[in-house]
Amino acid sequence: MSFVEYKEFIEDGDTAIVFLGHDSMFPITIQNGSQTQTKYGVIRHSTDLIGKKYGSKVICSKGGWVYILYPTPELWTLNLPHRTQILYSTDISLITMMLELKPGSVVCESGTGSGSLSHAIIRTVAPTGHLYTVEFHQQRAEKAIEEFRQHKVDHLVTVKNQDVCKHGFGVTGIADAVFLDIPSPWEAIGHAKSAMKSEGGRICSFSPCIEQVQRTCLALEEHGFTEINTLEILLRVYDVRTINLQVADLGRAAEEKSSLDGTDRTKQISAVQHGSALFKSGVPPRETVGHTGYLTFATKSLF
Ligand SMILES: C[S@@+](CC[C@H](N)C(=O)[O-])C[C@H]1O[C@@H](n2cnc3c(N)ncnc32)[C@H](O)[C@@H]1O
Repeated sequence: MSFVEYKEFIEDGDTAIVFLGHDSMFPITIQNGSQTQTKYGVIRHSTDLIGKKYGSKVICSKGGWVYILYPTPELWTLNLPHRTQILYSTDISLITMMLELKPGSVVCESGTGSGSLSHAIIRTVAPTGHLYTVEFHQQRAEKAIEEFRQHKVDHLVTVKNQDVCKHGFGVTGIADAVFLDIPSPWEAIGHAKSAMKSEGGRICSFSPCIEQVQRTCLALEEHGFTEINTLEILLRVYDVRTINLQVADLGRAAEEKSSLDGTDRTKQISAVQHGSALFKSGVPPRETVGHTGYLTFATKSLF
């Protein structure tokens, strides 16, 4: 099992996702002889999982069932053990697109945190690119190294345990893109610039507060970055509701011309007579609580 490839059958040592529902999933490590408890009963790895196809419906000991899913960076983001705040797929998708990441890209990141963004970057730059990720908290750096090894992506990533603001990314002139998710990104802009290729590249910094954004933009300008833009994703969900809407009274001539017949026409005439009708519609909630942070993007140009 590797986060950058797909295979059909579950094997000993794999990381897999136990899916009980969209709001209820958790990761497991498949181990011969081991078992996992769920609210639907026990799953025995040797008999219920190993050798079965990913995506299979597995019946637990109490008769309920779960799906066993192949792990993707998106599923990992929803299920990983949190050591820090993390980035979610809404922001990650914009970061990937605006940093112009693709297979073969070389990327520098700091901090690694819980590795949520790192897994997505690694999947995008594989099989020929590389991620250099810097984390100054020793246990977090060690845990990230262990997870990358377990997820069989360690050949695509180098983890450095150091302060990016003092010592940079440990590489010079090779990065196509740099991503910063640290409290004082403006202190790392100079190091980001020297890590990037001389012909240029893209940078992104994530900050929850506008004061951090202002300082980062000033530092980007001082270091000669161009196309400085700050974006914010506000995720807006829509609920499906049945709503009562006013119907325009277009007069008798419009009713008679209507192409509807039978029951539908009777319903339409009745709606017009009563001035309103019921419709199924997508309704946004009154408040949008989606603010995660600001994403500041900029370009290092050749000149
Ligand atoms: C919010 S977390 C990053 C989360 C990560 N983007 C993810 O998606 O999992 C910020 C991390 O940056 C690390 N950090 C903060 N300042 C740093 C610095 N100057 N050098 C290296 N790492 C730093 C912290 O220890 C923390 O683990």
